[in-house]
Order: sequence, then C-alpha cells, then structure tokens
Amino acid sequence: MKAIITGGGTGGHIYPALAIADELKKKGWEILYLGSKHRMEAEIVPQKGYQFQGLTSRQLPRRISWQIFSAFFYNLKAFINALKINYNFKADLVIGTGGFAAGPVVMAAVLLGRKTIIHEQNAYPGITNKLLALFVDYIFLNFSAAEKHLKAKKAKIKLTGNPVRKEILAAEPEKAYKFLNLDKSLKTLLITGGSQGAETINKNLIKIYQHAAENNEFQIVHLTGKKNYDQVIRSLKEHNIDPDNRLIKVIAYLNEMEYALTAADLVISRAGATALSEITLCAIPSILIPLASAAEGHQLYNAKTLANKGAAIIIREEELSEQILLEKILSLFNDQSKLEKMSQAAKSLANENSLEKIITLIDNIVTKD
Ligand SMILES: CC(=O)N[C@H]1[C@@H](OP(=O)(O)OP(=O)(O)OC[C@H]2O[C@@H](n3ccc(=O)[nH]c3=O)[C@H](O)[C@@H]2O)O[C@H](CO)[C@@H](O)[C@@H]1O
Repeated sequence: MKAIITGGGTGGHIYPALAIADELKKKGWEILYLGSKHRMEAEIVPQKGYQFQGLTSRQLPRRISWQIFSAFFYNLKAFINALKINYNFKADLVIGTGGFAAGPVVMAAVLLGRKTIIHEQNAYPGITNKLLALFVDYIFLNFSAAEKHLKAKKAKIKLTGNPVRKEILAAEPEKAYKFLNLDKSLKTLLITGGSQGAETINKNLIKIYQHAAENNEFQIVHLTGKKNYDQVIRSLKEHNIDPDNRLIKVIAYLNEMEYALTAADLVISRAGATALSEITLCAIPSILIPLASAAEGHQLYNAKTLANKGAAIIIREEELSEQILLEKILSLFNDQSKLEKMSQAAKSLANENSLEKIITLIDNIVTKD
C-alpha cells in the first residue's frame, strides 16, 4: 500500500504525521511525504528517513493584502504539482495533519478520487482543516469540541486523540541524561516554547537562570527555538551568566525531543496540542503559558484541559513575570507530593492508544471502503 502524508509549517502538525507514517512504514506501506519546501518539514522529514518532496505552498496572510495574490499563485502551483506527484505515485491513501502545507496536497487527492483523511490536533480547527473537512472522506479529531466548528457529516468524524511518536515513550532515562549531559542527582526543568520557540517565555527567564546557576538545586534544558537562540545567548552573557554553565543547557532545536521529555521533572511550555499530548503521555507536571493570540484562544483551551484535572498550572501571558515564574518553579520543586499528584493527573489524561486507534481505522478504511 502507498500513502502520501502531508502536514506542516510547524512541528505541531509534522510530528503527528510522522507518528502515523512510522507505524504505516512498519506495516510495509510505502510513504511519500509532501510539504512546504520552505518550512520545518523540509528539514525534519528527510532526517527521519522519509522520501520528501517540497512544494511551493504558502500561508495565506491573516489580513487582506496584495500578498493574498502571490499566496494564491504559489498554492495553485503546489496543487498542480501535488496532482502530478500523486497521479504518478498512485497513493492508496492521503493523510493530512493540518497546517497550510496540507491544503493543496489533500485537495489534489480529493480531485483524483483518492481516499483522504485529515487529523486535527486542536479543539479549534485551523483554517486548512476547516476547508478540507468539506471534501475529505474522514476526519480524525483530538478533541470532540472541534466537531462543532466543522461542516462535516457526523459519520466522517472519528475521535482518535493525538498520535504521539513511539520513541517518546520508549526513551530510557539513562540515555537521556547521557545525551543531554545532565546530572542525575538534580531535578530537571525543561523549558520549551513549541517548535518555533516563544520569545515571551525566553524573555522571562533570567532570574530562573540565575537561581539555577547559583543554587545547584535544579538544572535547565531550554529549547529556545531556532530564531531566538542567538538572542537568548546574548541576554545570558549580558547578565553575566555563563551559557556553558553545567546546570544550563541552551539548545536552539532538539531533534531528540524524547530525551528532554524523559529527563524532565517539570516543564514550562506553550500549550500547543501536540506538545501537551507528549507532556501528558510522559506524565510531566507542567506550567503552561498559552499563546494568547492563538486562533480563538485555542492554546488556553488546551491548557485548561490539563489545569482542570490538576496536571498543570496556567500562567497567562498578561500576568507573566520572571518573579511569578520563579516562585511557581520553586514552590513545585519544593513540594514533591504536589509534583507527584500533578504527574498522576497528567498520566490520567494521556491518550495512550491514539496511534493504535488511528492505524486500526486506516486498516478498515483501506480494506473495507
Ligand atoms: C504558534 C502556533 O500556531 N502554534 C500551534 C502549533 O504549535 P507548534 O508547532 O509549536 O506545536 P506544539 O507546541 O503542539 O508541538 C511542538 C512539537 O515540536 C516538538 N519539538 C519542539 C521543540 C524542539 O526543540 N524539538 C521538538 O521536537 C515537540 O516535541 C512537539 O512535537 O501547532 C499546534 C498543533 O496543531 C497548535 O496547538 C499550536 O497552537
């Protein structure tokens, strides 16, 4: 069997696609990944050993402007290319996990009469999936709340949860400590702003860095995002903090995310849906700082699903300060029983069978339909 898999722009769309691709590959499927040639998938997907073809897909501008014409032209070009590629590849199935890169690929598959599935990670679907939902055969959802935003027949919709890469649960702590050069006797604070990093979080960390460097109480793994890395290093130096201090690991982008998650005792994170699925699966207590400008505030919604069960503490962007962040970190690190309760609550929210559920549905779709 052959599948074209698409999804991208950011990691939150790419990693669920790769999780599905890995399982299909194990079952003998031939996989071709199509995405934008300008975005993260063009780097991440070939590194994972998949055939990748980059298209000219572009994100539509948020406001009406002349850029809409160029975006339309580039997406049309991507659509025509996707048609040609799919026609020659003869995919049995096309799966899109959202992001603008998936749009032209899934639409081309619809036109060719291929079987099509989209997966939506968020409670509030992105614009690409909202449009594609009108045409595809099946819609897999992480949150049932997404359904009311989609114009689609109920029979098409399956609640599957978010598929998470198998390597994330399989990672061994010993290997993680070694890989990240961490001290096993100390607690580890993971800081991540999602696949692109979060400037708002990065700017509020100096006190936390200072505390870590001076007190030998906990160590930090900070994933800054590629575009923010230099700024973070500059800021550390300006505050006389040695970026090579043994208690501080500043990393622009970590391909081996399984190690950071396995080593973490506490995570400070944005509230992207894919990140939260990984955090709950790894049962990590979290302090979440949702991106306020995310469409329909979907990151706050995501964060509340954890906070309402006691798995996370939310700090809203408008109340974020270095002092508040440091106080929350210290109060959690000094309260082991609270950390354990949060960890158990996170675990209870984890959707452990999502990937298996998706693969079973795919088997049924390609054999029965
Ligand atoms: C700004 C924006 O629009 N964010 C959206 C985007 O977030 P984004 O693309 O940041 O996705 P998430 O935060 O959900 O997940 C980040 C992903 O990147 C991985 N990772 C991150 C850093 C790193 O160094 N290495 C690494 O591998 C994580 O393991 C995770 O798989 O997609 C999510 C899923 O649709 C949405 O919920 C978010 O609202």
